[in-house]
Parts: sequence; C-alpha cells; structure tokens
Amino acid sequence: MDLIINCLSYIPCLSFDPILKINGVNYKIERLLGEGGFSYVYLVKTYNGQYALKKITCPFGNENLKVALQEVSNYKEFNSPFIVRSIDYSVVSEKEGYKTVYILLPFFETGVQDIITDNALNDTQIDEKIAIRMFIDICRGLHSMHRHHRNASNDTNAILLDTDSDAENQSLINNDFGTELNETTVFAHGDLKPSNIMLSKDETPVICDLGSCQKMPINITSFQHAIGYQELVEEHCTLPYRAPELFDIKSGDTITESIDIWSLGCTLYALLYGLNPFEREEQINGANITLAINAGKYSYPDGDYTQKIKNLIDMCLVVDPKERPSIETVLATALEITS
Ligand SMILES: Nc1ncnc2c1ncn2[C@@H]1O[C@H](COP(=O)(O)OP(=O)(O)OP(=O)(O)O)[C@@H](O)[C@H]1O
Repeated sequence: MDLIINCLSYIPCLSFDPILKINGVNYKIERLLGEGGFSYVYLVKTYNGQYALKKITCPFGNENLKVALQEVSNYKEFNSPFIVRSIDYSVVSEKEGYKTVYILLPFFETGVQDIITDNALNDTQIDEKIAIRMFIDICRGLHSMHRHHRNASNDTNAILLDTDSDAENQSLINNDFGTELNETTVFAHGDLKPSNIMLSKDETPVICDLGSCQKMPINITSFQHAIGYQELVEEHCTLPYRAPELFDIKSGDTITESIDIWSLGCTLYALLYGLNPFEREEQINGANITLAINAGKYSYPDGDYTQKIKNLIDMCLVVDPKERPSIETVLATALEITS
C-alpha cells in the first residue's frame, strides 16, 4: 500500500502541516481526536471530506502486531449501519524495527459520551424516548456481532492484502477466525462504553473501536492462558464497564458474549444518569468499584425515568453471566417499551 507518513511520528504536537498519502489519495492531518493505550486517532482531511485515522504502534513484536491486525480485520467483518467499517489500512515498517498500523475510518463529529458530557454541563437529562431509541440501535449493532452471519462479502482480507507486499503480515491477518463462510459466528465487542459509540449525522449510534472484538466463546484452558487473557482484559476492557467474570479469570472459565450485555446495562445507565453506575457507587457511597461490580451493587438517583427502563438496566446487570439475558431478549424488551 502506497503510504507516506514519516511525518506522523512527530504528532501529536502538530506544529506543521503533515500530509500523508494512502493509495494515491493525499490526507492532511488536522488534529488529534483521541488516544488509547498504544493508539492515537487523528482527524484527517482530503478532497472529498474528513476522516478519522487510527495509528496503532506495535513496539513489542508479533503479539502486538497480531492484535492490531485483528482489529484491521474486525473493521471489515460486519455489514451493519450500527457498526463502523474501515475505509483503508496500511502497515508500515519503522526504521527502529517495529511496525505501525494505520486504519482509515469515517469521521464522527459526536458520540454518546458527548451527550452525557453536555447533559452534565447543562444540568439536563436525556429524554427517555430518545435514550430508548438509541439503546435499541446499539442493541441492533450488538446483535449483528453476537449473531454474525459470515458470507463472501466479509472475506475482504484477501483483496486488501493484494496491495500489501508484506507476506508476514499477510499470514497474520489471514487468520480467518477458523470459520466456514455462511456459518453463524458469535463475536463480542469486549469494550462497549459511551466513548466507543459514535453518532452519525442523523444521530444513529455506531459502535466503534473494534480493537477488543473477538470470536466467542473463549475457553480458558490453563493457568497461563488465564494470566494472558486477564492481562489482555486489563489492557483493553475499561474497568467501570467490565463484567464481573472478567476480574478474576481462572482456568476452566468460559467467557461469552454476555460480557457485552453487562457493558450495555452500564452504558444505558450512564446515558440516563450521566455516570457509570459503579463509579456513582464509588462517588456517593465511597464503595470500592471492583467490589461493587462483583457484588452488582448500584442504585438509582431520584429522577423522572420509568421503572420499565430501570428494569432494562437491571436485566443486563446480573452478576452471573449464565443468568444474563441474550441480546435478543434485551432487544425485544426494549422494543416492547416503545410499543
Ligand atoms: N471514527 C472516529 N471519529 C471521531 N472520533 C473518533 C473516531 N474513532 C475514535 N475517535 C476518538 O478517539 C478516541 C480513541 O479511539 P479508540 O477508542 O478507537 O482508541 P482506543 O485506543 O481503543 O481507546 P480506548 O482504550 O479509550 O477505547 C475515541 O474515544 C474517540 O473520542
């Protein structure tokens, strides 16, 4: 892939006008939009509009690169208006010996976290009907992940890789989830939270940041596996939105897509009340957040919301993952509220 981005190593200071080229298209880097553990997201501009460019540095060899390339693959996996899809990507070998992965994404001006922040600043609350409508769309996106039907159009990696001469990357990204086409595959997002849900121009929620998205279930087969997976969770799954079963992973455990249902409940609560339920528990009652999550201990502030929407949150925030409802049940319950 034809990509000129040496100048990116100087960002985020942005004291100059860096131009980069992806597949013959010039992009101007406008500003930093956000950052995570090993990644930066920039706003870039080209002749036909603005985009977001995610830069993931992979300093510690193949394992980091494998995770980043899995993310690349995830952005091509789902065909849903409620899940982001990438536009392009590139892998660059840095002269220091490590690799950097760039992913070009649609740019979203706002997200669910912005609604929460604006409400907090203005001392307002979201209307229940709007919140439910957004929640339903988020559920639809999650449904596409939890009951993903793979078909030939998902198999885009080979096409993308024709433009990438690096055979090593090719073999890493071509780990086709071990699934036959046309088979239903279960994926979990793994880090669902308000700041990972952006809003399109018509205010439709779009689930973003597919860096933690993985095929499920995950059977933890050994002590070493448990330690490795625990480390991955701590790096990639935001603590206040993390399901209880992800705090002390042991050999013999089975992790399922139910982890997203928990995060979904936390997200709806935060959208209504401006704060994650367990962060609120910590702030109001001085609770230890990890203990509160593991005990499923949270409460509701006084407010105008109906018992029905609180029940929707409660059905997601069930400590035992086996007792937590499926995405179909949550979606059906949410739709019932609006009918
Ligand atoms: N397509 C986009 N349009 C606009 N802003 C974006 C876009 N993608 C990401 N961002 C911004 O960049 C931030 C970090 O992006 P992202 O979540 O993909 O990275 P991350 O390294 O996984 O971060 P985290 O660990 O916080 O989830 C987001 O919270 C959001 O504010």
